[in-house]
Amino acid sequence: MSIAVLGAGAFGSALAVALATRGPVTLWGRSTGWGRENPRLPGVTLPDAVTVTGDLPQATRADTLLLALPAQKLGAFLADHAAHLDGKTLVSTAKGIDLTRLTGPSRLIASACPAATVAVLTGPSFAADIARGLPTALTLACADPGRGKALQHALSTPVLRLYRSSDVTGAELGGALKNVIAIAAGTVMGAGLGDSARAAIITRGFAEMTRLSARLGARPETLTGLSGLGDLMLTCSSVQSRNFRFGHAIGSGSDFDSGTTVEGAATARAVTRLAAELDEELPIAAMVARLAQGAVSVENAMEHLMNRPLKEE
Ligand SMILES: NC(=O)C1=CN([C@@H]2O[C@H](COP(=O)(O)OP(=O)(O)OC[C@H]3O[C@@H](n4cnc5c(N)ncnc54)[C@H](O)[C@@H]3O)[C@@H](O)[C@H]2O)C=CC1
Ligand SMILES: O=C(CO)COP(=O)(O)O
Repeated sequence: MSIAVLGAGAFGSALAVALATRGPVTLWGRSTGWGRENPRLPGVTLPDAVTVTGDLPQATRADTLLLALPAQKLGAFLADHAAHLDGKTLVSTAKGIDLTRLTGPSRLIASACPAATVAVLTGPSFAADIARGLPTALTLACADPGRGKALQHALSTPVLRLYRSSDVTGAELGGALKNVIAIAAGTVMGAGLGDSARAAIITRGFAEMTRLSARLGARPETLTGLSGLGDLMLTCSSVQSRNFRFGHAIGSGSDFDSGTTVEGAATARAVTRLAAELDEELPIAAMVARLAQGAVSVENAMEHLMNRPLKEE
């Protein structure tokens, strides 16, 4: 299997570093003038086995392409480059729901590249941890069991352990939705509301994740696996998370660099629209969407969430 990573941000670069321990990897990016150290992944020098290129036709000669682009950029990228991508094995790492089409990456890929094999690589993994070779376990989801197994073996390393799933919908929803809840958890901590409030928001957030995912056809056990609960735990508890830090800035009234990729902000809006279409109530996600747009104060958001009608758990 020949492998290229498309998207030379923090995660694409980290995956290239990890997979280069197994063999040659091509890393494609729009702007690659930074040489062997990507500013999005500071302190990491790309090994010789990684070929960095800005030439998409060259990169897409590989049969397996890992798409490491932000979710809101993926649709346009696929539309622009479908001729180079269709027919390949396309593995998405994006953790978000497209705001205009209200679908996850797998359906975006399938509609733009109908002859491609679609897979999703997701789970608890900070780019910096993967690049440093720290032990990490992820989910590789592919509807085709044979192809899924081949990918699982080709993309695993001694420190990057992939578990296989055929539930692509569940795997990608877990990764997208946990980012929304991480913003909520960050907000709680930034506002100084305490560890107990964070535990409450994570737990009730997880209830929203499982409810929406079930409506969209995900398997419950996928949500309790690495791609759901696993990534939720990581992202809601670490300042390494950009979604958590974004929420923390909202909660503490601090500035936040708008150039940072924060998937949960647009995904909260997408989820709110999706929930309305499905007549499903997701109060935390709805509040995150409003907080992220500055449409509600933290105080009013918390008051609203705490004073909803009392209900059964
Ligand atoms: N950073 C992390 O620890 C992890 C990130 N992810 C996911 O991976 C995805 C990418 O995230 P990061 O690499 O961290 O973001 P990043 O912000 O570090 O990099 C994004 C990259 O995408 C490129 N890009 C944006 N639009 C593009 C386009 N139209 N064509 C070509 N390139 C384009 C940018 O130039 C940039 O290099 C996100 O969905 C994120 O949730 C998943 C696991 C871990
Ligand atoms: O998805 C991630 C870890 O699994 C990275 O989270 P952030 O995008 O919040 O940094």
